Amino acid sequence: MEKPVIRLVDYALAFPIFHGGARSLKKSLFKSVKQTVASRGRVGGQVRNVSDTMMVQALDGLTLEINAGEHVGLIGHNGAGKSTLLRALAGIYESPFGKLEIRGEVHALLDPQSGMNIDLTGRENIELFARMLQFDQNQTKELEREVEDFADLGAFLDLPVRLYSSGMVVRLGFGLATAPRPQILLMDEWFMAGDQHFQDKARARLESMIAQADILVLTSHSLPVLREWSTRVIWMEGGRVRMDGAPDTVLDAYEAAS
Ligand SMILES: Nc1ncnc2c1ncn2[C@@H]1O[C@H](COP(=O)(O)OP(=O)(O)OP(=O)(O)O)[C@@H](O)[C@H]1O
Repeated sequence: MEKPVIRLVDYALAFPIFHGGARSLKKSLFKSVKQTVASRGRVGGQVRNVSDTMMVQALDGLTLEINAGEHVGLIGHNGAGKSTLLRALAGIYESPFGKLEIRGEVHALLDPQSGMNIDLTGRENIELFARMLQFDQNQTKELEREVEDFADLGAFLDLPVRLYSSGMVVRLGFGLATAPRPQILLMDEWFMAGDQHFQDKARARLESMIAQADILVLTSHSLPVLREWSTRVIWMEGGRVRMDGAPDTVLDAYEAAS
């Protein structure tokens, strides 16, 4: 089997935020964003006016390669482009600018509710998820047992998800999202949500998932989390790579600059 790899060459991605019209609002927004960028120098992507359309340059000229065996942590201030990069790697966003090549099966842990139908019960959602993964009857039963035990929702497992608290949705979503065993695992920091008891259980489940993935890309604002889980850290700023290297080197520099 071919080894998985992620390759970006001069990759760029911009979001349009305003079209012509609503000029005064546009001007005041542009002014305030420009001031934020100018004064703090590191929050958010660059804001540009392209043919009367305001654009936020979320990713800009990214060139990097991630190979099998690497656990890459993404760090950076708010709006640096970490989540956008994860979403681009997950295939949620596409851009015609630059090149993005991914070899290997990808699974993204981005949103605890993704793929969930809130009108169905937790158990029905498990069955739906199993069908999506093309599980047979035995695998489906096994998944049901596993998620039931992990999510610990009691009688709520047989009630519609729309009645769940946000923490309960995270438990179910986490149980489901961590069922596949992909080669490339993309993970946003929401996985650390939940109470302490849940975090301990979640950690054990994540560890087994990560152990089987060839590549991990993880975003977090927590330096201890990144030090522990990464073999390489990429510090992003304004949609670009500011520093890329060994976790201690990059995180020490990031901390010193913060
Ligand atoms: N859907 C969108 N529409 C418009 N602009 C967006 C959208 N998503 C992100 N952006 C902008 O792109 C830039 C990068 O955002 P992104 O969410 O990738 O940053 P981040 O590093 O993940 O930030 P945080 O740490 O705050 O989650 C920001 O300036 C943000 O305002």
